[in-house]
Amino acid sequence: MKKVLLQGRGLTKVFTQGQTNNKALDEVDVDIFEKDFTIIMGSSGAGKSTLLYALSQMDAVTEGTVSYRGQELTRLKAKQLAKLRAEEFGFVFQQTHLVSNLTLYENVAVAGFLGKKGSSSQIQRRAQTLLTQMGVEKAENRLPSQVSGGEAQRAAIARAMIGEPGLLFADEPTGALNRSHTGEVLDLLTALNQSGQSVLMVTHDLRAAVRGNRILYLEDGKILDELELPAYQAAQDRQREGRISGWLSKLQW
Ligand SMILES: Nc1ncnc2c1ncn2[C@@H]1O[C@H](COP(=O)(O)OP(=O)(O)OP(=O)(O)O)[C@@H](O)[C@H]1O
Repeated sequence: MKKVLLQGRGLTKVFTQGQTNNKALDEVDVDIFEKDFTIIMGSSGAGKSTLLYALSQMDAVTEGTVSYRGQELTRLKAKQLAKLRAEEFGFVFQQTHLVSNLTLYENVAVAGFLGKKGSSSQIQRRAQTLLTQMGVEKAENRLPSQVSGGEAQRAAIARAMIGEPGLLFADEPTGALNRSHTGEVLDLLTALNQSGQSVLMVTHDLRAAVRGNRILYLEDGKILDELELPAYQAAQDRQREGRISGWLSKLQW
C-alpha cells in the first residue's frame, strides 16, 4: 500500500490583473505518494507550474489545503513553512540559479550549511559525495560559467539533494538542455528515484515523462486524467513512449 506524502485538497489559484481574474488552478484534489516518480503534463498554460508551486507552497493558494506527511502546510506561519521547506523539499528548475561567483562545490556546500542538516564536516563530505554521484566531481572547482549546461544542471540537482529532501520538485529540469545532457539529467533523476527518492516533475517532454510511474494530465487548471505505469526500465523506453503518447492523444494533447 502506497503512503501519501503530499496531499492537495480544493487547490484553487486565481491571478488577478486589473479587472481580470485568471483561474490557473480550479479546485484540484491530488495525492502524491512516497517513492513515486510523479509527472505533471499538460499543454502550455494548463497550470502545471502553478500546481507545483502550490504543492510546494512556494506560492500561496487562493483556496484549498496542502498537507505534507499529514501536517497542514497551509496553516503554518511563514517562518515555520520556510523551515519545513528547507528541511523537506528540494527544488530543480529549468534554469539552474547557481550562484555565479561560487564554484559548483561551493554552491552545493553553501546550500547544505543553510539547511543545517549535520555538522560542517558531514555537509562537506556529503557535498563531495553528491557531486561525484552526479558525475561532476572533475568540474567541482569551476564556476557555473565554466561548465556545460548539463554539468551545471547536475550540480543543481546535487544542491537540491544536499538537505536529504523528502520530496524533490523539478520544474522542466531538462527544458534548457540539449539531447545528450537531457539524457544524463534524466538518468540521474531516475537513479535517485530508484534509490527511494520521491520526485514530482513537470515536463512537456515525452522522453522525460517515460521516467515516471504515474502521470497526471492537467488542463485548464484541473486534473483531467492520470496514467499509472510500471517502474521505469531503460529497455522499455519506446514501449512506454508509445503508451504515453496514445494516452495523451486520447486527451487531445
Ligand atoms: N504570476 C502570474 N500572474 C498572472 N498570471 C499567471 C502568473 N503565473 C501564471 N499565470 C497564468 O496562469 C496560467 C497557468 O500558468 P502555468 O505557468 O502554471 O502554466 P504551465 O502549464 O506551467 O505552462 P507552461 O507549460 O507554458 O510553462 C496561465 O494562464 C498563466 O498565464
